[in-house]
Amino acid sequence: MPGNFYLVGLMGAGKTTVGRALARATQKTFYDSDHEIEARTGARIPMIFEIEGEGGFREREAETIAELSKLHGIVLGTGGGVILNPINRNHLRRNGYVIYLRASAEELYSRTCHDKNRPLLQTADPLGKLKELYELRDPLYREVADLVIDTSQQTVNSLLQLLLKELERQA
Ligand SMILES: Nc1ncnc2c1ncn2[C@@H]1O[C@H](COP(=O)(O)OP(=O)(O)OP(=O)(O)O)[C@@H](O)[C@H]1O
Ligand SMILES: O=C(O)C1=C[C@@H](O)[C@@H](O)[C@H](O)C1
Ligand SMILES: [Mg+2]
Repeated sequence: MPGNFYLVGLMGAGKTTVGRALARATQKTFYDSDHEIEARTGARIPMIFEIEGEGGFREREAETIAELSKLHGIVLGTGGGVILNPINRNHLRRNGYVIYLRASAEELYSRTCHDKNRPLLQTADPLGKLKELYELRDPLYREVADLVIDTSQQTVNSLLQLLLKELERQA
């Protein structure tokens, strides 16, 4: 198993939250591609979308994934849309063990509806948008995943325990 764990999934899947906990438990360094983009640009993601559009954000995201995938011994929480780009998918598959955190659109909605920092969900029908994204992206997350974890009815801590058990079983 490679020395890196990469977490993928839709907005609200828990990539950042579970990723941080996994990094602590495995004594790896945690990175989050969204936070890295914000640190490099000095701007929050909604602002980047506003100024450069989604296309501009995706270019920055691809550069960031290319760089982060050169690192060793890390846990990487990725942005929800990284799998849209086939080059990103290759980087993830080649350089790490990829974990897909899956959840239904309804659960994702309940986890994200109070947060204004996800520009793609600032629409009149965010639940409908999550359903649409789920249909489009679920096959792509599965394409890159070494492990699919259903996060329904799981706390962050129970997910961490489940993950550690599974990683130990596969080691
Ligand atoms: N298994 C879970 N059960 C309940 N709440 C959760 C779970 N996982 C994450 N959360 C909560 O959902 C919210 C979103 O989680 P998080 O930011 O980690 O998602 P993400 O996958 O990183 O999303 P994004 O792609 O937008 O960065 C947070 O408030 C987090 O505490
Ligand atoms: O699912 C997506 O396309 C996104 C998810 C977030 O992590 C951010 O990368 C951004 O809000 C776009
Ligand atoms: Mg995140």
